[in-house]
Amino acid sequence: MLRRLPALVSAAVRLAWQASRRDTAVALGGNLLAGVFTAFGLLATSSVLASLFAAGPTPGRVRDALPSLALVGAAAGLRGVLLSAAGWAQARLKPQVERQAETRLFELTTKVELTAFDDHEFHNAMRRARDNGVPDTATVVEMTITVLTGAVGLAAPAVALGLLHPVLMPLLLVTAVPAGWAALRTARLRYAAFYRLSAARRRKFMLSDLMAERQPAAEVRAFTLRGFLLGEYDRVADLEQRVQLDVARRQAGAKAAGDLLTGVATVAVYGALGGLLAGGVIPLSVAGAAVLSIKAGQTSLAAMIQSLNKLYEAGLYFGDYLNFRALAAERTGPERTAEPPADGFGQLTADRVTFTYPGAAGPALTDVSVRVGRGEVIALVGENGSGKTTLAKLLAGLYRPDAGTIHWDETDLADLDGDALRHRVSVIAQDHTRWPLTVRENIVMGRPLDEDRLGTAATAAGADRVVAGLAEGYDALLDRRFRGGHDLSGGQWQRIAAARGFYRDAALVIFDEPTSALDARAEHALFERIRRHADGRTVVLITHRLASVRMADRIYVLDHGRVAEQGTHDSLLAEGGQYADLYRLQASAFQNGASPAAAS
Ligand SMILES: Nc1ncnc2c1ncn2[C@@H]1O[C@H](COP(=O)(O)OP(=O)(O)OP(=O)(O)O)[C@@H](O)[C@H]1O
Repeated sequence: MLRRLPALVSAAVRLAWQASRRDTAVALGGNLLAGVFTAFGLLATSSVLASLFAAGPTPGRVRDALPSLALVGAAAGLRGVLLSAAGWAQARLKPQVERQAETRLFELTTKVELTAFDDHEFHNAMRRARDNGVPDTATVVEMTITVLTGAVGLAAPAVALGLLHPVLMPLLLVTAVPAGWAALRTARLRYAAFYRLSAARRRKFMLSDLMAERQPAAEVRAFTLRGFLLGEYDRVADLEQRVQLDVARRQAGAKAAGDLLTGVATVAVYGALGGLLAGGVIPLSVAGAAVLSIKAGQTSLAAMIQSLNKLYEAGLYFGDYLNFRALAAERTGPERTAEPPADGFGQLTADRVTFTYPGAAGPALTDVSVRVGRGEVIALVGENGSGKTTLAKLLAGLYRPDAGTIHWDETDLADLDGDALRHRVSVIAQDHTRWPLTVRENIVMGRPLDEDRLGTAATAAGADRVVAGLAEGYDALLDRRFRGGHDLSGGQWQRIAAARGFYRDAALVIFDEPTSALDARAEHALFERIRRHADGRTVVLITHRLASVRMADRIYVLDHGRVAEQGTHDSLLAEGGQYADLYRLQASAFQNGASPAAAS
């Protein structure tokens, strides 16, 4: 840690410098200068003492001490002014540094490849960086300044003592060793516990969310989960408490040992001083000055050790923050610069694509080849877990294949700038996010606002009927946790999500189960719209409703991550394979049930 400390300190100061040059300079410069004035005041005090202890009549000695006394006063005044200015700058710096650190963190978390979020180590590292690394960045800066100030404050008495007698200076430093050791050990123990508990803490946060958040509240009651959740929470909290109590015990031991040894060292210092005085090596005035210097030195040392301790501990957390930044930077992948063609693509081709999720036992996709022509509607069907969503995410450039290639015409997706590509693709995910924003923001999703386009997209998805039912219309906030917020039904949310897909000016639109929550009329309308090729856009449609994929230009049937069958509805039926089986199964359900027409 000591080896890393200089690098950590310079990284933190650089961050502070980027956050605000002026405040960093004032905080650093002001504190350092104040330290110089502390030292100066101390030397002036020694000089006052020397004058007072000198031989001669008392009024004369007091008069002689007056100039030094004036210097002591001036030094104290200037020190006060400097410390106030530095304190103000430091207080201003704190929120700016935290903001800078946090912004850097979120710039990375929103840029890393999607697979990073499937990695538990990444989550642990992110949590540590977010919860402690960010706030402790400002502490590292603050403590760096305090340690530097303390070092200057310590130098003066140390030098003064050295001048009085060479043996006194090392003795002063000896008194610092036990306290320093105890402080560092205490910090280390606290950090080790924090590190050990970071996975358990994440679980505790997750459980507290499940018990205290609105979304799972209904199911917690419906499934009578209260006892189970409280039990799980107790188990994790027990572990946390055990570790914390153990840490408290060991910290108390370290502190007691440190205090005891400090007492022994102090007795040794004063003993040595007494010996020097008794042996006639130093006069009483020098001994008096030495006592003052030792006192001042110990005060500075104690403050410096405190700050070093905090710097050390904050440095450990800040180290986590820097490590996370490095980890996240590694996971952003190489910089890609090629732009996708402005007018979309003629053909999108996946060629023998294989993909395995990080840590998964086997591949989710193996040797998958599909092709999508401009303006076509392609359907991906297959049983649960057969790889449809994974393939869609690969086509959208959200994941990158482990083997095989995906091309937009001649351009390999791997060479394309990720964001530029994603601007050209619209994904309506199966597990779409219910953004706690207004209806308008939920549909526009950060794109430039175009009211006409918004209206058209909402109508196409049937979201206009949802908007009509809300008093604030497009301005209605879709989150009940806030005043005036609304919630929607599952199907209404799905309409908003579909409108989001239509609003985006994308060459490729991927609908992953877009109608699973829609009523029959809305479902029919949406598929009709998709059938009309979504206004010339290319569509990849994932659905289990086989009656709705009959109109697709080509259907790919996935099975255990491989393309088992492909063709048009008619050719697949004629083949009599898995598609034909599934289709007949669904059709017979209709024939035996409500709507014979739907099966025809
Ligand atoms: N993030 C993930 N990490 C690890 N494995 C995953 C992840 N997401 C999906 N899988 C696995 O990959 C395989 C394919 O999943 P995928 O979601 O692509 O299936 P799907 O065909 O879309 O299924 P469904 O019809 O249920 O939506 C499954 O075995 C699934 O368990």
